[in-house]
Amino acid sequence: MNEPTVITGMTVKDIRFPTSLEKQGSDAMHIAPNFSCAYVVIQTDTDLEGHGNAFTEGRGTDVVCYAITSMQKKVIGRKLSDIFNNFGTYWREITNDDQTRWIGPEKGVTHLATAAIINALWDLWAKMEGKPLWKLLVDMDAEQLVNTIDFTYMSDALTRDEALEKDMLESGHPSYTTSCGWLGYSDERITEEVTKAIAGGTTRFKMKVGKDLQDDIRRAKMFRELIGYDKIWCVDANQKWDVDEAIDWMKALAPYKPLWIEEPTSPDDILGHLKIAQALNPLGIAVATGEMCQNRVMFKQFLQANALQYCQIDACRLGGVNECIAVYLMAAKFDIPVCPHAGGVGLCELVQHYSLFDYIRCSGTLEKNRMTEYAEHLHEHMLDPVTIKDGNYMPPKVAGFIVGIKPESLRDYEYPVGPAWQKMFDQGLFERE
Ligand SMILES: C[C@H](O)[C@@H](O)CC(=O)C(=O)O
Ligand SMILES: [Mg+2]
Repeated sequence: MNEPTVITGMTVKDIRFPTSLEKQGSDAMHIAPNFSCAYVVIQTDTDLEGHGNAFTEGRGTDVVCYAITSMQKKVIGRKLSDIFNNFGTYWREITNDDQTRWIGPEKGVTHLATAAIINALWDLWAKMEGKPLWKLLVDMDAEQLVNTIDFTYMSDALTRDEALEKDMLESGHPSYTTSCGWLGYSDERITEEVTKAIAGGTTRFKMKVGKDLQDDIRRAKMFRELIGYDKIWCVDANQKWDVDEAIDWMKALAPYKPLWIEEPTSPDDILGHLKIAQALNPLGIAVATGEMCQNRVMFKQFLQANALQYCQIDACRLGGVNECIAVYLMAAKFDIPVCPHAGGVGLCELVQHYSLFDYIRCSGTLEKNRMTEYAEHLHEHMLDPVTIKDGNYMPPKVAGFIVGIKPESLRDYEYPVGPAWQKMFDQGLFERE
């Protein structure tokens, strides 16, 4: 096949899955979410395409789709060599488009749109090189890798020269599971899921908290009885509390020895996280956050303030690979482990590449509980789903940054026209909007 040279088109679809029916994804703030994504395909002058997505939940996916469409002008007609040879510069052009930056900049809807487009470009590049993304990243020379990064607003924490120095394979990367501990699950379902996970070799778990303190204490006790104290157990409040409330609530859960409290409060409150960390670290509880941290500038401040102990980048909330790599390099400088957020639609498929990159080329270690989130939902829709063995992510071998959803799933779950949605509307499971 000829090498593609130019981008000839870009399409986007609104894909939603009815996860709210079984309360998958439920937490203290997202009571019954439908895991969704804006799904982008970048076409070229050959058959080779790049696929990318922005994970979202339910209504609002259409807004992200619209933002992606509005960025077409910056994508279609561009030469691939111009993009890939100067990726950092192109990333800046996309994120600082003077016609759209007012509704960002570099955050929220426009950044989700950026992530979908940028990740689709990386998928295309990795396919052109015939390598899975992680291999493309670890094989690049340092100069090439650093050229993909936009250092704007970051250079007081990490310079280009320091990034070049930071540059430093095999049996899989440790995962932890979220899918046993959704807030909407009954005790029976939790017991069933935990038992199944332990039988599959899982040793690291997360449970949702934040709705009712007494019930959290009861569920914490139940969870620990199921998994014992030799396994890792984390909790996640999804931004439910004010700062002092977070501290009090977590003191009550401290006897159950959570490794971390995730998103205790507003994802924008850096000093609030610091206060929580200062109160809880002496009890052995770390603070983790990042799945809604909007860009590298926020992460820089979290790191500079020592306000988090675990950094949880999200592959579709930051502006794609370029910005995620930038945050990995900064976190390595501050010696903070990155434990990427995953689950949703396609996030596990994406972040596994980052964890390998981190281990092989960035931090070079699994110490400090470096682990990657795993949730078992929706992988049946993926063209190349992750492989988990004995609780580890096994390195993906297929070329690309594969978030590809099967054509039949794209057809069935396109919202609201797909046959699966039409059927659920007819059955009265959801209202037509
Ligand atoms: C996307 C889910 O609704 C959210 O609860 C996920 C999350 O917080 C996590 O995986 O961590
Ligand atoms: Mg979370």
